[in-house]
Amino acid sequence: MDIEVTRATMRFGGVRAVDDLSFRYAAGGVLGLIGPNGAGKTTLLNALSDVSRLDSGRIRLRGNDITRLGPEKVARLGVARTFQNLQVFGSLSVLDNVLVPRWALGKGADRAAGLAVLDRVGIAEHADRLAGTLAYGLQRRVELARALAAEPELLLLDEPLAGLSRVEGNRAAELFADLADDGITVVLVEHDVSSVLAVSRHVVVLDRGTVLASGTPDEVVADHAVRRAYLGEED
Ligand SMILES: Nc1ncnc2c1ncn2[C@@H]1O[C@H](COP(=O)(O)OP(=O)(O)OP(=O)(O)O)[C@@H](O)[C@H]1O
Repeated sequence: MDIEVTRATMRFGGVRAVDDLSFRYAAGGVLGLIGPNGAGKTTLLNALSDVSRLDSGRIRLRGNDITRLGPEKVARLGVARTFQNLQVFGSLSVLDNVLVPRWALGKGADRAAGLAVLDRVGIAEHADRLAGTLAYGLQRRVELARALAAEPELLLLDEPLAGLSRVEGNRAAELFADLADDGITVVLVEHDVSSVLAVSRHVVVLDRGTVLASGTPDEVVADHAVRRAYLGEED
């Protein structure tokens, strides 16, 4: 799904969390969003799923202006997300966690459809367990499966590797790349920069609500402003 952000600004009191930010991204692959704490990554992700609205500026997804659309209509356009703080329905079975969004969106909510989604993220064997009883890494996969259950064109992931072991993290990053190969556009907000660089087609580096750098992983790593401001290097 093509993304076009034009002069987006979002303020919280005196703080410009996103400040006159613009970029374009052509559909497909993984778009990595990195930047220091407070750079505005989560705020931008919220704006892309219209959980919170912009103060000014415009966001177009596949040519549709979503700036005033509201989260439900944005979801129907094919946008799904996961959250920085894990959000699974702990007292529902793993299977029901993925059937809820399918039911809500009027997609087939039968067991076979649910199991296919669980299988995609490697947790079909846990289908009938209560989600809240699974280990943290597996709950992360439930959350991802729930987002995938909506059959999104654009998948927004907010720090999906946080709290995972190195092995789990590598496996998850490979899965994101596979999902992108399947044709889903993936936006990956992540502090684990090496994983982002490994799987992204394009990386946008945010700093204080604006774009510090934007390019291929190689271009971003070589960028002086990034090395100075983000990686803490001297010239
Ligand atoms: N709901 C809010 N109320 C007040 N200020 C907020 C709110 N959400 C974000 N901010 C502020 O906006 C700025 C950007 O925050 P945001 O969470 O988007 O950054 P981030 O890049 O995702 O950071 P992190 O990597 O720490 O998650 C920060 O200064 C933050 O304190």
